[in-house]
Amino acid sequence: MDAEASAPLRRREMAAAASGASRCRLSKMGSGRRPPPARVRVAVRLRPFVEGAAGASEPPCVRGLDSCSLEVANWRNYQETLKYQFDAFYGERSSQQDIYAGSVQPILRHLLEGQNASVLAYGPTGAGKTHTMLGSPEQPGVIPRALMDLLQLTREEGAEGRPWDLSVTMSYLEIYQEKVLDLLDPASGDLVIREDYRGNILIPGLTQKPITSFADFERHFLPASGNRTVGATRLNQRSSRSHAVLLVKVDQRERLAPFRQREGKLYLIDLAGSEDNRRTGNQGLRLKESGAINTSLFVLGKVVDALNKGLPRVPYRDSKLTRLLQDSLGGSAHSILIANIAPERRFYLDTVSALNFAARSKEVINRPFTNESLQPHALAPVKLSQKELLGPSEAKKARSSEEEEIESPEPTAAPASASQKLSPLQKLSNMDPAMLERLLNLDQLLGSQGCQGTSLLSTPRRERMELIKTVEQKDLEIERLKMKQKELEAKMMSQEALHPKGKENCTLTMLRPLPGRTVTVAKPLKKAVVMPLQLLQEQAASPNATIHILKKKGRKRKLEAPASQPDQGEDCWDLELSPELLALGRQKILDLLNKGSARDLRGLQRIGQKKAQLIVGWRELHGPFGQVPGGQIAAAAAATAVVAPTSTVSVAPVASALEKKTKSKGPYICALCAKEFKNGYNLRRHEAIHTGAKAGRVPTGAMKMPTMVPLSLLSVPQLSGAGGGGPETGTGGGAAAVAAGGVVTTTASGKRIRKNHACEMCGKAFRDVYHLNRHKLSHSDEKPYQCPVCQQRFKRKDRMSYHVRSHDGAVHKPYNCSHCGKSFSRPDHLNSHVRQVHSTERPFKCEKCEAAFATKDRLRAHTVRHEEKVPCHVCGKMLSSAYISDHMKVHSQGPHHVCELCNKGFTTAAYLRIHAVKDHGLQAPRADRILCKLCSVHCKTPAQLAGHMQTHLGGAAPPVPGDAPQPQPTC
Ligand SMILES: Nc1ncnc2c1ncn2[C@@H]1O[C@H](COP(=O)(O)OP(=O)(O)OP(=O)(O)O)[C@@H](O)[C@H]1O
Repeated sequence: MDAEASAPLRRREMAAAASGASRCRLSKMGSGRRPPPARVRVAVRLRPFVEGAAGASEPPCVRGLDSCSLEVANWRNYQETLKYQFDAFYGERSSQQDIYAGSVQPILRHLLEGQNASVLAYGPTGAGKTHTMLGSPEQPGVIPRALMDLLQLTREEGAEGRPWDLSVTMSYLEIYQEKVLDLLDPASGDLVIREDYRGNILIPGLTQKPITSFADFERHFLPASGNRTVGATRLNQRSSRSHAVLLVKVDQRERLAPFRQREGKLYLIDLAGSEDNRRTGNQGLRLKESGAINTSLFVLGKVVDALNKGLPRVPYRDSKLTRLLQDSLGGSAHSILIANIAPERRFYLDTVSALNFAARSKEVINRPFTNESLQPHALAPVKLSQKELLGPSEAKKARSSEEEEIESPEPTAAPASASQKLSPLQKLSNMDPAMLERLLNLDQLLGSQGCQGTSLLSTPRRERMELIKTVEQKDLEIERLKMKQKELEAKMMSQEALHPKGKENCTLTMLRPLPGRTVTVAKPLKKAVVMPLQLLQEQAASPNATIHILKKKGRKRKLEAPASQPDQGEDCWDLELSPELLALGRQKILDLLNKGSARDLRGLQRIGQKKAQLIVGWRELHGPFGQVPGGQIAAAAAATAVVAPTSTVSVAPVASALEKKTKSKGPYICALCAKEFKNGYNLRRHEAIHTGAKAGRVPTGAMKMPTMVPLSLLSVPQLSGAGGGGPETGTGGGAAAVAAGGVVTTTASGKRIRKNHACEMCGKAFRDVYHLNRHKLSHSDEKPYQCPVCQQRFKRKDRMSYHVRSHDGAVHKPYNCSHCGKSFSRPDHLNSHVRQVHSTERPFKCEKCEAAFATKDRLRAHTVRHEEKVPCHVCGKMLSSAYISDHMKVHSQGPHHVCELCNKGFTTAAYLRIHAVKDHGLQAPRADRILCKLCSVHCKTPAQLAGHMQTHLGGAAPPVPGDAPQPQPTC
């Protein structure tokens, strides 16, 4: 093999690069720095003409310009060519070695740095992806070459006397019809893909085979490749029906202190090719497979687009393939995409589409980082045994047929006790080493605390993660408390220096326990440690001030003479402050309410981010607060003072103050939809619509504060340019206007309505959620309401009810068309009928082209044409998204509507009609069976016709003469 020939020099280069790995930075987690970016590198490989294949005698549609660029003819304009530039271009004559050495080999060194790398072969079916990745015995591809080099490298780097001990494992899987199947253990069924807390993608249960030599690799890989699903199509006799992923992991353990460990993963991916089923002739299972392949490749395209556009959501989870590639695209791997293309003209469109995808992919930025951590101390001298590295089903097999397993790369040096201790790790073979380290430490900690029965490592993974999370949270909390305590102590010291007496009083007051109330006294004391110091400052300012602790039920207890009071009452405490203190408190609160930033306001008890923003918003709208009402002062003061957060009065101050202010100044406005109400009760009743709670049962404590919210604070989708109309325009509206504060419209009766709900699709504004939701139906095909008589479906319930009444003859149709005599129940229906049928008036104009329409509905149907087209996931045909469901009938039902003249089939009656007009010159042929013979009304289905007939049977208006059935052209 030629890869072997070039070995020594190349290996030296790679080893030198790899030895630099020992100086490489610590892992991303440890360093806290953002890893440097690495663009996805893209190489294009042009396959030669395949002998005997169709089109082999024609000139190629692609031409290489140099080692990085190529051109293809522009099918729109044959005078032009489309030029593309990539990181590398390999022409028809390039060998497997050229591609491997030029594009793949350079990234292998990153594996020894503990980084991830991936190689993806992409392209249309039959373009040579499998040839590039796998090759043949005579021309081995990327996979065998990479493995051979990697194993050689790890042997050299892991040799005795070198600082690192290296081991290599391999896994092999395929994604077939959205199922992840283990090719090394085909019996294991569909596997799940998970993500660890660092964003690494894992497949629990996936078999990992340790390999130490190329012979090892072949022994596992060749039979597993036989398990991959392939099938014949018109374009490729051995077409891959699945995406195949070979995962090679390189684990490194430092032999000496500090016993670091690294893990580098190499993904070698042979994607299935995108297929145009009009050309592959796929049917049945092949068509289904093809659908799955095209869908996942379509999602792959969306992922690349989202990454390029920097969208907040990248749809990795929309397919198994992209979920698995999350590491490689926009993730942590050094990635190479090899786009394979074919020279034949019949592949032209596929070629252009593959080149476009490749061009977009080279913009994607990854951030590879070194997966390095310290070895858990218990693991330091131990190497995981083979069985521990295997997946669950493999481990089982290994136990039963020990002799079949190859020997461990190195004999396990673990002492008996250590291996016993590690036995639960068999289940943790897929766990991140850092996580494993934490678990071991935790386990040890629990052991040292006497929790012998706690076998943390054998608890399910989710519980372990939760435990770790809880411990981390507790750590953080303890840290925070410590900081606060230090802060408090420092402040007390400074107070003591200024007012030694006051301090004495204060400390006494704060710290003296209440007799017989050890439990309740502990609460204020505890809170005194963590709360702000305003109270201490107030007391220092007025040393004679007395503080009373009141029991919730009015019992009063002076801290100065606690012994005189018997112990009664509940756990709930309140404060009573002296008038000076109250005045100071009042001023303080007022200042804070009027001048404080949202952040300052959050210093108040139980005022969070949201409430603080609401207060600031209120202030912006209505100016500063005049005063804090007297009744709330004690509580308001208490809000800034040392008060139990559980106290029922400590929150109320600001809320109540605001409530009073709101009452005096203006109406109550719902914070969610900005609807105005006369009083709080009505507002709360209304809020129940949003929350789903029953109005009468809302507990006082949980009541929402009536708020005067600046509308910009409301979460309204921001759309640009949609809608139209300004805030005061009266009609239309638009998301931008909504986001800027809502649209105010005036009704015919002069009533002003504020519309704060923007439709995400078109930006139109609505006054409440109900109307918005009703409107949203116009953007979907969903028709949730069905007529019980004729099964006709409707988007709106009122329309359906109205329709049902028409079956009873209960619908009055007073509006008659003067041209044809047809009756309508509503004048707008009549108008639209006249415009459509009898006039040339076209008032509804398309903004994007010259087209004009008689009705809004027609215009809406037309605008679909201007929408971005998406490919059908079965045949790849580009269609407007609105037509996809119609189009899918081609694949699911086949042509149901057959032309009687030429026997050609169509999926919809509309297409048949178009065909009849275009090809046979007939006018609007419709199936007679769904035409009412009495009034010539067309029904969509026979069931609808049956329902419609009841209109006549039920004594509805007799048919108008003009409506007499016309002879219909048939087709
Ligand atoms: N560079 C090449 N040199 C010679 N023959 C090639 C080359 N590339 C591909 N071929 C041949 O073209 C045919 C199709 O190639 P291959 O099966 O690799 O396509 P593919 O892209 O993997 O198709 P699919 O997506 O359907 O699996 C094979 O017979 C293969 O040997």
